[in-house]
Amino acid sequence: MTDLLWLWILLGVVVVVGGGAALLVPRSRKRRGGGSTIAAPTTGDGRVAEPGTAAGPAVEEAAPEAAVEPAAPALETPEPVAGRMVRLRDRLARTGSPLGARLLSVLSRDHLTEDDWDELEETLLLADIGAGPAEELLDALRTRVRVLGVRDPKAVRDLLREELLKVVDPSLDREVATTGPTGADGERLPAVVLVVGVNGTGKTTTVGKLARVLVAEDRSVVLGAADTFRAAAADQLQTWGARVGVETVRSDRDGADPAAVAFDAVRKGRDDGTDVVLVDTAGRLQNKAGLMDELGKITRVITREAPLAEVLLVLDATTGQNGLNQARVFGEVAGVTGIVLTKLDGTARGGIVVAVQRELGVPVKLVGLGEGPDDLAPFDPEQFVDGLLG
Ligand SMILES: Nc1nc2c(ncn2[C@@H]2O[C@H](COP(=O)(O)OP(=O)(O)OP(=O)(O)O)[C@@H](O)[C@H]2O)c(=O)[nH]1
Repeated sequence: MTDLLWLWILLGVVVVVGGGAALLVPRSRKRRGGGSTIAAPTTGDGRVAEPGTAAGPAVEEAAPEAAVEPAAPALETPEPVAGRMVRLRDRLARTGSPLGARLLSVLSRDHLTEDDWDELEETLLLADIGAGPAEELLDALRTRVRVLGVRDPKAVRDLLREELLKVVDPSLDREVATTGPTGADGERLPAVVLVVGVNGTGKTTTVGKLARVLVAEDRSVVLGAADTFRAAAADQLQTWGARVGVETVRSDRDGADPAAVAFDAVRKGRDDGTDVVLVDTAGRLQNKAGLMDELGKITRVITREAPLAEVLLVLDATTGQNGLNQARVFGEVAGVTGIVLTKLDGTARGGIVVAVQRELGVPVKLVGLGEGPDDLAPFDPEQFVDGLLG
């Protein structure tokens, strides 16, 4: 009898332990698969949604394993914008003797001969300042050096600084328009900034950096990846945006209609009450008619939603005369309102600032000072001239 009792007890233990194990195994497997609850949320069209956007479904239940999953990368805080231009002096110094310093060394000679004046002219032309502004600057310097008989190095420097500043023109309005107009029904529309330029000049990078400038100034931003010619350009732009929590409107189809993407971006900006919509374009310079068609269509389509606040032309400061030729074509085709001069850190030819402003009749508004994410600065004529003077 006792044996039978022990047998029943043993059987009971086996059933309880076995059943428990059978329940535990599937549960622990289910937990491992529960990674889906922490998978990156997607937008309606299957793209990865930005953190904190409405498109991202809320995580329903924090599974214990979620705690050991790698956390989403923290959003970056862009550097404050003020004072960025100061870096220019260091960067220019690295490219060799800045233009102003070379001019200064000639102007400081005891008796300026015609050869010295020729040398000054040659220096200005080599720095891409352009023939007209070079002549203007030299005429002013000749007169003032003769009349004032300036010899003391500090006075010569002040004189040169003043005259360089005049040709750079501090009176131009260099503010990038980032306040949208008010629509017919009183609705605040986003400021739409269209960014154009030849590939490789730093357009996509500039849009990314500009988004950071705006985020640093507490403005809300939407990016439009209307450079659909090169698929990687949209990825590049989306990465720039994601780093500072800015959404990118893009097409996942290669060669999609850039105007449609631009339109969607502006519509999203309008629907969301966004301050600024930045639209990157391909702007291939295969021929003027093709470029005109593409940019014309983008502009027409965008302005159905909101007027353009700015058309920024991105130019590579290291390309000299070639850059000016591009500027001319874009100026005719795109109604450029401001210039972004990139790679100013990589050239001793700072005179291009003056030449391109004269060529297009629009101001340089921003300058690229390096490859770092915050190496974009609002152009400040005084600091620029100080940078040239070394
Ligand atoms: N040194 C320096 N490099 C820069 C600057 N701005 C952009 N670049 C570099 O220039 C290269 C081209 O930049 P992108 O932004 O891809 O040029 P893009 O005009 O958009 O070219 P696509 O995307 O092909 O249309 C990249 O390696 C950038 O890091 C700058 O101010 N200084």
